[in-house]
Amino acid sequence: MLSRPDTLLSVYPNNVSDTDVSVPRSSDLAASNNSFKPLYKFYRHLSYEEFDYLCFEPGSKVETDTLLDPIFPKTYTELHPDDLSIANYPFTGDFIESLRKFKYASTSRISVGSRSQCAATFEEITLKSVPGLRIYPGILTPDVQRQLVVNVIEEYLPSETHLTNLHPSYMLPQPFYLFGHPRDTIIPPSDKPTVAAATPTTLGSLQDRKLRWVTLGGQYNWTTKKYPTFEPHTREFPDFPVSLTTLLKGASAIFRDRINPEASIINFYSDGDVLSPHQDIAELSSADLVSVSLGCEAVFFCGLAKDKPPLQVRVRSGDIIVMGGDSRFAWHGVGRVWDKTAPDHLVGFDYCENFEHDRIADNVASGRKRYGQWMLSKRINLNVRQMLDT
Ligand SMILES: O=C(O)CCC(=O)C(=O)O
Ligand SMILES: [Fe+2]
Repeated sequence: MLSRPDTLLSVYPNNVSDTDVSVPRSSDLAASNNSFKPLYKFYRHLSYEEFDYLCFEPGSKVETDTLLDPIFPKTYTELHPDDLSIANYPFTGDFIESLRKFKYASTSRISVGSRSQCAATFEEITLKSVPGLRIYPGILTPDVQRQLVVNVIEEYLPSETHLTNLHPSYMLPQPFYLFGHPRDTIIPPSDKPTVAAATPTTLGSLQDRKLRWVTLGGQYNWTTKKYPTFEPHTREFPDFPVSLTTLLKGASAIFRDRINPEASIINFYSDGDVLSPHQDIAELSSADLVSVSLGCEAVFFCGLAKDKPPLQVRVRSGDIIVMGGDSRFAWHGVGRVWDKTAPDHLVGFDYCENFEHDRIADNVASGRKRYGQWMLSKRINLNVRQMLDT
């Protein structure tokens, strides 16, 4: 069993400077014992078409006996999933021996904000190679995915208590509506920079690449690599958004109530972006970590040891991955993101027509026209943690 290392320091990026806001967090594993590294190299130059082909023809191009496409049709030919509830199939495919697939009916109500959907059935994939990791492909309905995109842009980002990677460098409009002004709006450097001064930029370039993350609830400090020690319900420790808690609690049948959502990091990725291998060990709790994917596709790496080739999972919009049990402190990262792979229900969707306007300013409402275009090349990952032991 992989236990949480004694240190409370996260092994996140020693090599990331606060000034370099456009670079994702990354950690620098020694080349000699880092079995993730060749995979990053491999995926960097892999087109989406090649990736897609690889998923359908494993082994055709490289040794990929650890590549899992959760909706890979081969898994279905092995199974007979019709009308089964709480069934459990040992997967006997030739490339991942240890895949087990569960399919069961649920009455659990998954809702977020004003959108709610009943997930009648969903699948859970667990793997012997990474015990405790649970994959729920496509579990979030298109409605819920869209509502989450809207919440990220209109609720989570604008909150004054939520820090982003941009705050140390720039004087952001308050509240920070990512689409609340024209793209060429000048964003000046911060007048109290805590890092080397930035040069003025535009709102458009924040949208395109510069915005990398926002933190909800307990505000993880990337410099000291710690969560705040003070109590919840203070200004410094904003309450975790109710809308996201509702989503997770609504899906409690899935997560088996094994998380009390207290902190979340929302990552914004663009084409080609990666997240280097790391362990999430800053939390005092070993409760499940819940990771939600929206928008473009990516390959996610996960393994219990950094010197063994990790499992590679194709992640799509609406997927949830839970890192629980032995996998809670596993090594993981994102191999790359491919743009133009977001589903049409996020891209070709009129966010103006379908969400009520009453509580938002006109400029925000008109900015909504651009959400679909933005999602064309974005991947958003919300990963939710419990910080404190109960
Ligand atoms: O984007 C992802 O899927 C993973 C993000 C992650 O591991 C993190 O933010 O700690
Ligand atoms: Fe992580």
